[in-house]
Amino acid sequence: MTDTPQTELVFTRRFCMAHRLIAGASERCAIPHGHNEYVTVTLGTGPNNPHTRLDGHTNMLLPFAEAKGRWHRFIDERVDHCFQLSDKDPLVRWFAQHEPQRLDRILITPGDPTTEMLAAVLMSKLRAFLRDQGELLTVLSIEIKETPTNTVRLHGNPQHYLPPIEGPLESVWWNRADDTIADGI
Ligand SMILES: Nc1nc2c(c(=O)[nH]1)N=C([C@H](O)[C@H](O)COP(=O)(O)OP(=O)(O)OP(=O)(O)O)CN2
Repeated sequence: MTDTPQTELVFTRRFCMAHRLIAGASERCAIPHGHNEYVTVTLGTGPNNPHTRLDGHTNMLLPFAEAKGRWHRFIDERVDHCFQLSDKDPLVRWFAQHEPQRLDRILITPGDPTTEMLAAVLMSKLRAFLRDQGELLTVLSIEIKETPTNTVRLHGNPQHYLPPIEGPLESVWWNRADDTIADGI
């Protein structure tokens, strides 16, 4: 146990989603189905945060609204009510051909959109946002509660957990500080 104080800011957001898993690990999940999920992120002091001590005036690491605003906007406007599909799922082509106007509601992952995968890509996206905002905060962990009985928690650098990518880091949506949830469709 260290004596050095370590503040953590913990934010939770709820979102509704649908997905299906087609790789064969869970056959009943190959039928599209949905969950009301909760994403909880734990943020710590980033490398550029000068506030290691409460100043006796504002006494804030950062206003909550500033710390969570961009992240919760992304969850509300891009992740909430989206359909999560594997990049190998033929439904991606179906949407491109038949309902192209809804393609921006399809979140695409490398392989099946499991809760482990969603945790890793969302953590990576949040790291990109925080880097873009000057690294006053850093992500310590992410937790996705898929159902009342199943939760996935991820710590550390999601790059070491995600499948390797070909090309530059920013060629995939989860490494870019923008509102994308898919690439190349
Ligand atoms: N390692 C993982 N296994 C499974 C995932 C996952 O994301 N990671 N996802 C699913 C399905 O999405 C499924 O909807 C939830 O799983 P399951 O536990 O089978 O669902 P139940 O709500 O019926 O579980 P109870 O035990 O009745 O609470 C499957 N596996």
